[in-house]
Formats: sequence, C-alpha cells, structure tokens
Amino acid sequence: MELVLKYFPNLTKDQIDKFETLESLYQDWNLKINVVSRKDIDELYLRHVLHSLGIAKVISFKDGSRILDVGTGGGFPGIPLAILFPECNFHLVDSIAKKLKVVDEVVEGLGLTNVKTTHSRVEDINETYDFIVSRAVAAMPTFVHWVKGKIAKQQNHDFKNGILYLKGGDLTEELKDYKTTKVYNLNDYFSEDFYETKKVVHLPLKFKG
Ligand SMILES: C[S@@+](CC[C@H](N)C(=O)[O-])C[C@H]1O[C@@H](n2cnc3c(N)ncnc32)[C@H](O)[C@@H]1O
Repeated sequence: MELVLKYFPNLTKDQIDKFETLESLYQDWNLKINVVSRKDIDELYLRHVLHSLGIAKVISFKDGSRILDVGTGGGFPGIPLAILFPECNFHLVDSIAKKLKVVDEVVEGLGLTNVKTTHSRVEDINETYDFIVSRAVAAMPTFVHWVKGKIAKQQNHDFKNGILYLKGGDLTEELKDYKTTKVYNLNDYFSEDFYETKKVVHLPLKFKG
C-alpha cells in the first residue's frame, strides 16, 4: 500500500481505505476462485495495483469519462482506476464468468458505485467509450479489430480518444503498422525493477459511425 501512496500522495481518505481493503478482498476471494497467481497475490500492489495506475501517470481522466476495460480478469486495470477516478464510469468486460464473480465481489466489498461488469466477449459489446484500457489480453492487431466502432465521437481530453494498453518488452514489430501510436515508459514514473520494461501504449482511434 505504501507503494501506491509513494506515487499517488494526494489520495482522499476514502481512496486510501479502498486501496487498503483491496488486499484482504483479493486474498479472500482468490482462495475460492483463483484469478491472481500465488506469487502475484503477495505482490498485489506492485504487480497489479500500481501497474494499473500507470495509465493515470499518462492521462488524467476527466469527470464523466466512460472507460471500457477489455478482458479485465480479476479487475485489472479497471478496479484500481475506478478507485482513483471515482467520477468516471468504468465498464469491465470478460468472457469468463467466474473471473467477473471475483470482480463483482470486490466491487461490492469496496462499495464502488462507478463500475459496471458484463460477462461477454468484447466483440459483442455495443457501446461507445472515451478510452479503452487493457492488459495482457491480445496482440494489438486483434485488439484493434475487436474494439473498432466502440470509440465515442466527442473528444473531451487533449489526449485523443482511443486505446490505452499496458504492455511490456519490445513492441517494434507489434506496433509497426500503427503510426499514430505513442509509447510511454513506466520506468520514467516508477523506479521499481518490475517497471523496467513496462509501457503504456496510446493508440488514438477514430469514431466510426
Ligand atoms: C491474461 S488475462 C488478463 C486479465 C487482466 N487484464 C490482468 O491483466 O490481470 C486475459 C483475460 O482476457 C479475457 N479475454 C480474452 N479474450 C476476450 C474477449 N474477446 N472478450 C472479453 N474478454 C476476453 C480472458 O477471459 C482473460 O480473463
């Protein structure tokens, strides 16, 4: 938890309480339904919570923004972002129901009112969003194919509406066809070794009506 406060020192009491409560909720639920590996649950804040919040070092979502988390699994990056941006609306989608059971329990346990979950493949979701966030779900070409048509027309940020994807390693080959992509290195923001090769990829996407 100190890690979150190290990089996000201006949290409200309510946000601190929620981030603190996350650990026991995940420990508890992970025993019943395994959504986070044993190693990762011991390093929940380093590997999941702070990593998810890396997106917030790149962009500050404006109040009222609508954000889709594709393949949220146990709720990453959606849940930490929903705690950090309580005035934004988060839609967490996954094609595996039991993962969303954990997410629903965590959302309820935290009393988060800005999160909606849907058990579905993302291809079948027919809504639009300012931003689509994700981590560890699909290579960019497949991902873009899945989410095109789900970007809102109205631009409310200096950052263009589109995808914000947490990725790692050398992305040259994967991103070579996406000239408008901008890559942000998380080791510019976080000093822990875990972040050495971690990145946030911003890919603006056009509204398709
Ligand atoms: C490796 S897990 C990553 C989970 C989470 N994003 C994280 O980083 O901890 C990938 C998740 O994507 C989900 N998924 C894969 N393809 C999907 C699709 N087309 N629509 C919705 N969810 C999908 C899987 O069910 C799985 O929970």
